[in-house]
Amino acid sequence: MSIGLDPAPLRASRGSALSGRFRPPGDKSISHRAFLFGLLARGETTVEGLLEGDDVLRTGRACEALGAQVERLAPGRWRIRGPGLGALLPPREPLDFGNAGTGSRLMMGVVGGHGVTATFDGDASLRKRPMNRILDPLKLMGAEVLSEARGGRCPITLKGARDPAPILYRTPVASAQIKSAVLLAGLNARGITTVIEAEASRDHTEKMLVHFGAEVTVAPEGTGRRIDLVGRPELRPRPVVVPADPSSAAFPIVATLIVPGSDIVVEGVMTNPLRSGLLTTLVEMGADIAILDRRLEGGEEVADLRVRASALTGVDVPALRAPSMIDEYPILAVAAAFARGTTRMRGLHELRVKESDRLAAVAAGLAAAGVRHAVEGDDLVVEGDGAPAGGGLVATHLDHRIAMSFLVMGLASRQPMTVDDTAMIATSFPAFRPAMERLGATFG
Ligand SMILES: O=C(O)C1=C[C@@H](OP(=O)(O)O)[C@@H](O)[C@H](O)C1
Ligand SMILES: C=C(OP(=O)(O)O)C(=O)O
Repeated sequence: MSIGLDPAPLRASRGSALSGRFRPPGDKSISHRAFLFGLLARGETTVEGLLEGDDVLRTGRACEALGAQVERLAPGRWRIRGPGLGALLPPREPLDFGNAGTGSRLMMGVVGGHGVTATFDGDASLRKRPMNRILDPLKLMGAEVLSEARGGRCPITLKGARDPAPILYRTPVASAQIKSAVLLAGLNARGITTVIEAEASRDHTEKMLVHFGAEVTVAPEGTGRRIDLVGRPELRPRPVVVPADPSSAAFPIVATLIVPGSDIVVEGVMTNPLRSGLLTTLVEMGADIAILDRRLEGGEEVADLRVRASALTGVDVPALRAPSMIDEYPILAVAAAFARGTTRMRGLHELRVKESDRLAAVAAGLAAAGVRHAVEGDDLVVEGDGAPAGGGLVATHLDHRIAMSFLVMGLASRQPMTVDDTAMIATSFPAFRPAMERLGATFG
């Protein structure tokens, strides 16, 4: 799959109520990791329910460049034949991660812990994102940065450590990408690699390390966690089942809450507590969301969610909740615009270094829609009046979540909303438009 260079604008308008059942695509975080563990486990790993979005497919290609055989058997079903830990090949060409922070940063961890040299690059958005947060711990482990763009930006050529030093690392910000990069490099270290995080971030890497046979202990440490990984395990190929992505489910969920009369069921959504901050917040706002049929899928808790249109009220969202809903603030801001009263979202500094400066992009989108709001330090404050005017054009800055959030807003605002580009939606939720249209959304 490739994403066209021509921007593809789209308009969303108010229409009929949304109804029906819908299963979101596979979780993006777990899909990236499925390819990476398939590379690092020697033998044949199979994956069911993989997200076939551009970000993840690029991770698959990078795994091929490092020596894996990657094969699509059927939609969402993939097989990876990995060379295994310690047996990666040096890639012949630069690795192009497109728009993907997760793919590039986790793979830096893999390369950083192996004696191979690779160049990491991506699109204009990825080239702006800070990589020193990953390179700093990798340098402590013995990796060398041979070249980089100014300020630790891509393109970056990284020479991995043949015999990486196990380290104890305290992550400077709550970030599963930093934690995962250190652990993935630590896999090839002789000894114990420890990561301490002041606030717990998503734990998919830890869970998958255990699933593939590594020895990992996770213990509470203050308000956060300490993870100890014993290096040089025998990673064994294991089947991976990818549950539905709560970050993609967020769009139909909020659309249903704000379009009067709507009533849908979202199937198989992962309810891992480290990913569920948006659900907690929406329920606090008065959302009618019933959690049905809780069960386990691929080692993760999942459930069907019955969502009905609801009168929402503004709330105060604590900064401590941010890691569990870090990608959901743009769509929460849309819900807040339809709520009555003030919603204050605290501690959003990390939003400034995502695919776009999401704090600025959301504020500009709210302004375009005539919604009263303010950015106060790292907080976003939205003054909802229950019925945003809409009618604006939103600049998406190569950011899929900005595009999907403001299209959802247009389904209920008084005037339609237009986003300047939808191409990036293919990075995380390629079927967003047809899936939303099947539920009754009006685009075009
Ligand atoms: O580890 C992951 O899969 C992710 C971690 C988060 O980034 P940070 O680690 O920068 O918080 C998140 O924003 C991203 O979409 C996916
Ligand atoms: C931040 C995101 O992804 P990444 O960091 O992988 O680009 C996202 O999907 O919202």
